[in-house]
Amino acid sequence: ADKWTYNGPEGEHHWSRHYPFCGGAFQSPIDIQTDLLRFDPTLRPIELHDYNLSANEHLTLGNNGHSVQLSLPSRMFLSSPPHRYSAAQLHFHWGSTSTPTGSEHLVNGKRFAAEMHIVHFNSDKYANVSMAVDKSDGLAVLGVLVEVGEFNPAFDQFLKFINGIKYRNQRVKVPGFNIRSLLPARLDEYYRYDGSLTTPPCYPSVLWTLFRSPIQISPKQFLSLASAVYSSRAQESNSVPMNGNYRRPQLADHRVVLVSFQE
Ligand SMILES: NS(=O)(=O)c1c(F)c(F)c(S(=O)(=O)CCO)c(N[C@H]2CCCc3ccccc32)c1F
Ligand SMILES: [Zn+2]
Repeated sequence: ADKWTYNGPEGEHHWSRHYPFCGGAFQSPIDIQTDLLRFDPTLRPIELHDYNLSANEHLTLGNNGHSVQLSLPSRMFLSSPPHRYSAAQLHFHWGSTSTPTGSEHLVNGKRFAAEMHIVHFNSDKYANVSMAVDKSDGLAVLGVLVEVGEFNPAFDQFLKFINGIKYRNQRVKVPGFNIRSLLPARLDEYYRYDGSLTTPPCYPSVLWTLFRSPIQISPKQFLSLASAVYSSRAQESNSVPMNGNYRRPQLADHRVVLVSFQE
């Protein structure tokens, strides 16, 4: 089983002992300094295909001990020329009820309440995400910053089932819904850089797309996400709440962050 946590003796400063890439180059997340960006006119709006899943389609909502994740069918894909990337799963990073700042990427040093990642793999070249995960051109992850504000009906499509996955390895089936509704309106405005998985094994295999606009969820929805789940198993005596499941920003070391907009 993966022996890593976000705090304590197996926390992020120790990851590189068992997972060498975590101490390597091209690590994510980063703090995006907007005065160091380079506008790239070739960065087209992100095109999403088959994101509108029917309610007859059943997705698996699971607690993997590190995050809350929702499985996605590989017929869902995004095209960001020249490649097509098929969906694999989406998951979240958040802080805690007492400190509601738990995004992974920062913008000018600002940490947001939470962050959603939709993990895709390069299906032009690889059969599945496990084959793609350690290849430099293997993954494309869409990142969405989350703020606390207005109620978000799309979030409730899975959040209402979260009490079924309170403990590690628990999973429930949820009806499909329009995954596009979880994303911000502007898919043409985003930051783009080459990075890595933000969890062990930290493979530098991710083409990161972080949308400029955050989405909003209500205080009640944030509370539910940040306080419903545990990283410990159901029968374990001392339960460990899952919170603060975000990696701190890594050195950008001369990586250029491209941007698709000019103000
Ligand atoms: N922030 S992140 O880098 O996007 C990111 C996470 F933070 C995260 F927790 C996960 S995990 O939930 O699988 C927990 C441990 O990897 C993933 N999984 C990816 C990469 C690992 C292998 C794999 C296999 C199938 C589907 C997804 C994934 C992840 F990519
Ligand atoms: Zn993630």
